[in-house]
Amino acid sequence: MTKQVTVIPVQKGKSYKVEVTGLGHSGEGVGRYEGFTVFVPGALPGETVVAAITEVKKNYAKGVLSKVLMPSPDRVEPLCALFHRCGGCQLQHLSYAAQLTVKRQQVVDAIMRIGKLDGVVVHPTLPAPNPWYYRNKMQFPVGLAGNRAVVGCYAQGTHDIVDTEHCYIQHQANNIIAAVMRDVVNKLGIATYDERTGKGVIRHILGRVGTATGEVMAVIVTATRELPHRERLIAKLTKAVPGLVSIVQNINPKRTNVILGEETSVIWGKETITDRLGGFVFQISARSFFQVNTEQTVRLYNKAVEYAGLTGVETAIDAYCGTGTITLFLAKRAAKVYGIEVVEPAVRDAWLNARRNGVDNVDFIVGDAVDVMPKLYKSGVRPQAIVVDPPRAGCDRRVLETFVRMQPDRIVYVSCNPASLARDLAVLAECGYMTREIQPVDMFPQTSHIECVVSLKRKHSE
Ligand SMILES: C[S@@+](CC[C@H](N)C(=O)[O-])C[C@H]1O[C@@H](n2cnc3c(N)ncnc32)[C@H](O)[C@@H]1O
Repeated sequence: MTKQVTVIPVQKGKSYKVEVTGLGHSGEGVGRYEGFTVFVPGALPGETVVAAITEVKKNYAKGVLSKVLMPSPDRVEPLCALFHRCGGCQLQHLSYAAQLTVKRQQVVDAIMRIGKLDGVVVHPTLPAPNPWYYRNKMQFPVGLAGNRAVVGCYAQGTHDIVDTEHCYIQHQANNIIAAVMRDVVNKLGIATYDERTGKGVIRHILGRVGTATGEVMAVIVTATRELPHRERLIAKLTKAVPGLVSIVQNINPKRTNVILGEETSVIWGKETITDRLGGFVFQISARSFFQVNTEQTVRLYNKAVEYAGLTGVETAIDAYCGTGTITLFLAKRAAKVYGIEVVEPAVRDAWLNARRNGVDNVDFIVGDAVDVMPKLYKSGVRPQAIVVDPPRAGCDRRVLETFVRMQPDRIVYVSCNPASLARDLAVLAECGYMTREIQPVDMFPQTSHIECVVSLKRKHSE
């Protein structure tokens, strides 16, 4: 048998004219040169660009955009001057209407290519009413550039901090918190943490905003227990940040990329902030998981509830429930809802959230869904609807198999990753659960991320 030899038509260091046809997972342009795939960050579908090749692999190459020969009609001037350096946003150079279209297309492509599912209705992406300043949570590293303190996002694919005086997707209160931190650290000469040596004090500054209530929390993450000039920092933050009700110090002495350490202490004000979602009140602590785009979260959850098709008499399961937010939305329309979550503090928050909102038809179970689901099955739980909202990796196959054994009439799949979603929908299709419709929801405007809510129905119950 003769082995076919692929001729690679590009060379590192040389430039080529590339026709761009799509966008990759990180928002980079995906194009072709003589049929060979070239990834070009900054290039848009429909464009012809010149790319200088920086890396060549067997099946693809990567290049740097050196010139746009034919621009896309959807290309716009990014609002942020830091856009081309900062890793926070990937799509500011694409009009918002076109962002919604390409995100939907990514879902369609994954469903066809990975899931191999035909006839699935993928609705137009649900736009965010405000595609700017929507993030209720900021997590900025603090570091040094020369002898100046810098605060901002990392540059794409690196740990170099891009000093960000104004982030266009952060809530304004978060921008003020970052500005105070930069100013105080520079003026008072507080040492910033150096991740290469493990020395220094200030690692990260976090901001959390209850967008419905206006309550704000600042979290100062330090490598040491001691926080130099603590009182000055508190005075500056309380003076500058409207709505501030809480300042927390989190201590993380470990040499790790994980932002928060184990120890948290309130150094001013309250331990939590309050926010409202769909008529429910939630207390959010420094460590609690809470969706970052509050307005869109309500739309996402309402869609999940609609697809669950509850009338008030059913049993439902909210698998991977976090702090029980979707659980409470479902509980309004069900007789009983079980929430399953592996992180114990999240389950504690879930119980508190249920109690505060007077919801008593819920039960939260701590544990890995792989273990908890079969236990529920053995104990006779037979839900009419299961809502599942797993992390990016999607569901373990054993979890999906237990769903199927429980024979719910409806499964609602909430996903932040079209690829793992498509894989899991294919597994469910094999087991008789047909994907009927998918609603992409834009939770993260200006970035390449897309969230989806999917309605599945058991075949024989149609
Ligand atoms: C995408 S979040 C969804 C949280 C919640 N539905 C919300 O909207 O706030 C996924 C959740 O799954 C949890 N999780 C991850 N792996 C798990 C597992 N194996 N079993 C149960 N829960 C898990 C995570 O801790 C996280 O809270």
